[in-house]
Amino acid sequence: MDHHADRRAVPEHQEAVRGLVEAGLAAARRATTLPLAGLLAAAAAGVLAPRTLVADAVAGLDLPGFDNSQMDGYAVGAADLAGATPARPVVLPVAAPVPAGTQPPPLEAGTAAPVMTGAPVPAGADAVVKIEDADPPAFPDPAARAGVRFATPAAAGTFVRRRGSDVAAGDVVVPAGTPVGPPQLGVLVASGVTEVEVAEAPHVLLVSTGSELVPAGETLGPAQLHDANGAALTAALAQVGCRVTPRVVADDPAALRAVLADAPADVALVVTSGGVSAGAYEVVRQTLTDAWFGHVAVQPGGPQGLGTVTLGAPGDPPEVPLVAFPGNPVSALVSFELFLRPVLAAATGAGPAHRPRGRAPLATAVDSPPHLHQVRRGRLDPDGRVALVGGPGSHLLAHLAAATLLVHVPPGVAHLPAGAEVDYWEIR
Ligand SMILES: Nc1nc2c(c(=O)[nH]1)N[C@H]1C(S)=C(S)[C@@H](COP(=O)(O)OP(=O)(O)OC[C@H]3O[C@@H](n4cnc5c(N)ncnc54)[C@H](O)[C@@H]3O)O[C@H]1N2
Ligand code: MOO
Repeated sequence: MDHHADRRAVPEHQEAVRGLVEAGLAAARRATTLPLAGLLAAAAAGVLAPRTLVADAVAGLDLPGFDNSQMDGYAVGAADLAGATPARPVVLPVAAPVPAGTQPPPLEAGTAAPVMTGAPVPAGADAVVKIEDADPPAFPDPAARAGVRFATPAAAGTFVRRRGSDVAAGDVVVPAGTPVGPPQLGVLVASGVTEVEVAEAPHVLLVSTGSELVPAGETLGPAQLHDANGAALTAALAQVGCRVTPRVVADDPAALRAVLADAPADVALVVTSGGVSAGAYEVVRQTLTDAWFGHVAVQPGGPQGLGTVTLGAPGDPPEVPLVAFPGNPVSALVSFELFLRPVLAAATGAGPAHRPRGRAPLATAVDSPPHLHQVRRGRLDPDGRVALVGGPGSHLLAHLAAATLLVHVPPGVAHLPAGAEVDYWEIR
């Protein structure tokens, strides 16, 4: 296609996809209550699906749950050490030690109780002197009737972690809108929360189109190939917190219509690959006559489609957004990175909307079609330069699998010499 002026700029298509998909996901969003035990089991199984709270989680317990020591040392009454100086140290008899996990009796005034980090500070004590600052600087045998010397005063509160100083029972411990990651899961458990309200993972109907396609693992006939896009896009969608129903359809509008009509009722988004360019059997374009199909000024990922479809029986509301990617596997995945991943990551809370980005000099020169934004695959050299992995061809999936960067050559650039700086996105 040589009508360069007809191509949509990348940011324009990004905005169009964002607007449509954000609204569609918001309309389909459903909350569900999850037992924390379920989230924990999922995390233990290695599948902590990204989840964002839709309601505040309220602490059932104070955290810390009791005043406890921040150091291994002596629990004392600060008043007892008020006059301590190196010349006239205060000597206190040593009381019974307090290991973590035991509830000590109140501290007798004028004594010092050995207390371990995290163990309760006995009632009557209001400061902890760390063992290194006591004389002797080691705990005595509990059987010995020992004394301990303190050469300096301790302010009340020193090394005491107060009950409720992290969060108090009844406080919001993790507010709505927060993605549940490691610290959130930890504090939910610690503060006695047993269930949380989360948004259900958006359900995506992922349709790989092509009469040449054979599902993963099945035997290939002549001129057939395995459904790589179904596999790659399923993983890409799962990484941003979506549930996926994958389907493969032949280049036959009736077959595509049947898959749309049979879609699970809670599908919030349809993603297709293939069947959008200029061939004679472009099933997505031929079926979705109301959608926008055109070219975006990017390579790979030029031919794109965007619209809404009715799932279920004709006329059934509501319509859901449909994003149509080109069939070449690198084109499909690069399209996902450019247009869909940011919207989905932000909507599900699966992580930052944008991949980590950087800028570094090229290891070798690169040519680029000046009317297009070109996205190449690359890696960082040990010396910090960007080395390209493979050529620009959008069938080179193994090269994408070997790459760690998407390397951006902006529109308007026909050639960059070695050493020229390029922007990159880290894709793993
Ligand atoms: N005359 C023109 N031809 C093409 C143009 C054009 O502008 N004019 N654009 C080219 C570009 S760029 C791309 S990208 C592709 C996009 O084509 P489609 O989206 O229609 O995709 P298909 O033709 O169905 O497939 C393209 C290619 O990818 C393979 N494929 C498709 N699906 C899968 C899958 N699920 N797993 C693995 N491989 C898949 C398919 O076998 C083809 O090789 O069009 C160019 N042509
Ligand atoms: O725009 Mo296509 O996606 O180059 O291969």
